[in-house]
Amino acid sequence: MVFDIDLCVQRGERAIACAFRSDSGIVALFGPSGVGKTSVLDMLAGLLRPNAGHVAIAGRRLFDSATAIDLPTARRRCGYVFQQPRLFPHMRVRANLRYGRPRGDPDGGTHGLSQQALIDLLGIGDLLDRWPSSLSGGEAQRVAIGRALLSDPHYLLLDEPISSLDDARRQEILDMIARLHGLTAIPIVYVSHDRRELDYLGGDIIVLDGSHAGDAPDRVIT
Ligand SMILES: Nc1ncnc2c1ncn2[C@@H]1O[C@H](COP(=O)(O)OP(=O)(O)OP(=O)(O)O)[C@@H](O)[C@H]1O
Repeated sequence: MVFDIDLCVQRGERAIACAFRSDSGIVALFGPSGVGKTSVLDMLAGLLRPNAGHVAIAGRRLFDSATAIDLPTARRRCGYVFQQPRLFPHMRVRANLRYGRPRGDPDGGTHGLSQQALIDLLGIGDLLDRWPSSLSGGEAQRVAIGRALLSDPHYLLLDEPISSLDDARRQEILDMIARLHGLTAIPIVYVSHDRRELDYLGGDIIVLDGSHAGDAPDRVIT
């Protein structure tokens, strides 16, 4: 089982719940704005504490309210890519990529990909000496995905990573994520409110529609 998730949290007026199990290496969270997709990712990352439930990814139990397990974010080894790239503006691309590398392994790769193979896959080899302020939105987002991956995470969370890009750049990044999924076994959770992106990526689609009462799993479309 790659994903075994059952979480709930109260945020202001809204009760957010998400429960699914999946053997797919990539799952997509789909649902309208405000339904709680980012909150679910934040709970998977350990940035938001659920009121109850459990999270196990690739056999690692990261949270379990029944047994008081709650791994802090730093120990979860999670790569998180946000809607905006959030690169460090005072570091060139190369330094951004190396931020978070395991100590003593600056040139290492991730999940069976060498660092160079990952840079080639992302198409960012020509950008290494550039400053983030000089990058286009698509370039910056590819660097952000590279930075997340080079921290050698156990799983990757992608929160609407292409929503701010134009159609051509969107397709480039989707292709790249699909290739990454084909080449590595890293578990990926991809959030979007655009169903076409999710169909393109394949994997299980978890529909969050806000009607989940806490005692039935979310709808899973494979
Ligand atoms: N800090 C907070 N305090 C209170 N309510 C919050 C807080 N953060 C988020 N919410 C509410 O929780 C709900 C879920 O927010 P969340 O950002 O997880 O939704 P989302 O599905 O990711 O939305 P979007 O697609 O617009 O990014 C929303 O109703 C939001 O207003």
